[in-house]
Amino acid sequence: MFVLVNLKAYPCDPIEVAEAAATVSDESGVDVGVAPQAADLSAVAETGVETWAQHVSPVEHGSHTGSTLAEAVADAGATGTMINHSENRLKLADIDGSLDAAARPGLETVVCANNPEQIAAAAALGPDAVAVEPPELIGGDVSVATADPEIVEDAVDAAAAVDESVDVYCGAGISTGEDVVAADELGADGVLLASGVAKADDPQAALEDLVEPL
Ligand SMILES: O=C[C@H](O)COP(=O)(O)O
Repeated sequence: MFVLVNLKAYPCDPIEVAEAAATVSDESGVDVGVAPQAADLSAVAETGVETWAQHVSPVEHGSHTGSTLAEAVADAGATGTMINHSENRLKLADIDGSLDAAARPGLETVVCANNPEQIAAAAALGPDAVAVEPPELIGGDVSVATADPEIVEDAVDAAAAVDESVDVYCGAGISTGEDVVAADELGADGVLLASGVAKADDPQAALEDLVEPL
């Protein structure tokens, strides 16, 4: 299972979380990635943790003020990027363009989607992974694997029907090791989570709890 911690724009210390994630990953053997704000990518990558961008724009070098250039996040130390997060939705053509952009510097990709139908469409664009996240459960206390297990199973089936090589993650409300195990048992290859770690008083303890049963 891959555990990807999205720091969103939460007022946490990205270095504290990154150092904790690197330690927990080293000690547990579980792959743990951290996706900080773009401005924090270099500092987070310097901790040695697997570092992901929260977004890359569907652009090349040029006159694109305010964009997040894939080459720039890779130069900053990111090895992967999320695309089309529920809080940063893109048009289909722009998801495709962002995937093309991510491919230039060799970033891994996960395309987020609301439901199995969107998962199938996202998988058809050829990302490394897709992530199903029901928007209404994001930031809540109940894990998607508990509140809506069928959506995870259906997303796994939908992606496999299009391309079996595309991994499937799930996210929303995941905050405990039990949640991660439940996601695993539903067929997910990884989990995408945020508030359970970014808002925790002790991020390292939260991460240790997440990977403990794996
Ligand atoms: O990117 C992470 C997801 O939106 C899940 O967020 P959450 O763990 O706070 O529910």
